[in-house]
Amino acid sequence: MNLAGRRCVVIGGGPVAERKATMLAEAGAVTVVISPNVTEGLQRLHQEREQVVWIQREYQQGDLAGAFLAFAATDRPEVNAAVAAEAEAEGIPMNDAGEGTRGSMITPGVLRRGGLVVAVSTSGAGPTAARELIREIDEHFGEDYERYIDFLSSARAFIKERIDDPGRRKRLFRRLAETDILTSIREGSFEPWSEAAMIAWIEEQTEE
Ligand SMILES: C[C@@]1(CC(=O)O)C2=NC(=C\c3[nH]c(c(CCC(=O)O)c3CC(=O)O)Cc3[nH]c(c(CC(=O)O)c3CCC(=O)O)/C=C3\N/C(=C\2)[C@@H](CCC(=O)O)[C@]3(C)CC(=O)O)/[C@H]1CCC(=O)O
Ligand SMILES: NC(=O)c1ccc[n+]([C@@H]2O[C@H](COP(=O)([O-])OP(=O)(O)OC[C@H]3O[C@@H](n4cnc5c(N)ncnc54)[C@H](O)[C@@H]3O)[C@@H](O)[C@H]2O)c1
Repeated sequence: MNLAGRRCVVIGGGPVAERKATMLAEAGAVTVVISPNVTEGLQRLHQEREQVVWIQREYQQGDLAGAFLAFAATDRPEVNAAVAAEAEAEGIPMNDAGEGTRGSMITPGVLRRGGLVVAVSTSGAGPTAARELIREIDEHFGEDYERYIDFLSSARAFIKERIDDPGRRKRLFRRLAETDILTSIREGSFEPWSEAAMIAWIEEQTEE
């Protein structure tokens, strides 16, 4: 989801709200936190980032106006329920941190390795298990994978720029995915492809 410049509203200012707001701010969202008090982390985020706004008061009906996404993370179930009702009425996707199944979306555990994003959800059954699984996956996808994704990204951009024919593009993308670059990265023998190497590779695939 591209949240850059989108208004996202977080109701509540505790550690859970801080986690959601941090994730939103990192995604470039205009992040509005509404809560009478906030954690030190949230205060810092608000001071350091122009795009993070803190409105120091309790939630009021209408606070979700213009929101692209809404998050309720107060410690008061009746407040979270009121936020959920407003979101529902306004058609705004909403996350309820205190009662996962009430919201229309849940936040998964997330692992990022450059362009690689792995999300793990237990559908609300065990958030701690989701985090443990992320840790395990983290051990399997080291920096090698980040380099591989960077390679794929630049090779793909190159092909898109040079090849117009959709059928030929598709074949090249498939060949690219089949090419075992990861092993050479892992063995330390991988050299980033120059433009000439890329052109030669494309020609080789076309000849076969
Ligand atoms: C993955 C992660 C992502 C994130 O939050 O960004 C996430 N919870 C995380 C941590 C965490 N959650 C809880 C603790 C305390 C220890 C414990 O109880 O285990 C800790 C640990 C901590 O806080 O350090 C308790 C808890 N969580 C929920 C409830 C209410 C309920 O069950 O409905 C309660 C009981 C509250 C109570 O009873 O007081 C609900 C949700 N939590 C979800 C996600 C969604 C389901 C995800 C899934 O499994 O699919 C869902 C449904 C809604 C949502 O928030 O989206 C993040 C790990 C981030 C990381 O560190 O990497
Ligand atoms: N989803 C998750 O990952 C997760 C993890 C732990 C706990 N929880 C649940 O989320 C809730 C919040 O957790 P926390 O640790 O951040 O709680 P917390 O008690 O530290 O913070 C609650 C925040 O809500 C604010 N608040 C209270 N009433 C408000 C109102 N009317 N309007 C706006 N803000 C209001 C408070 O000022 C405070 O900043 C917990 O009660 C728990 O049920 C969820």
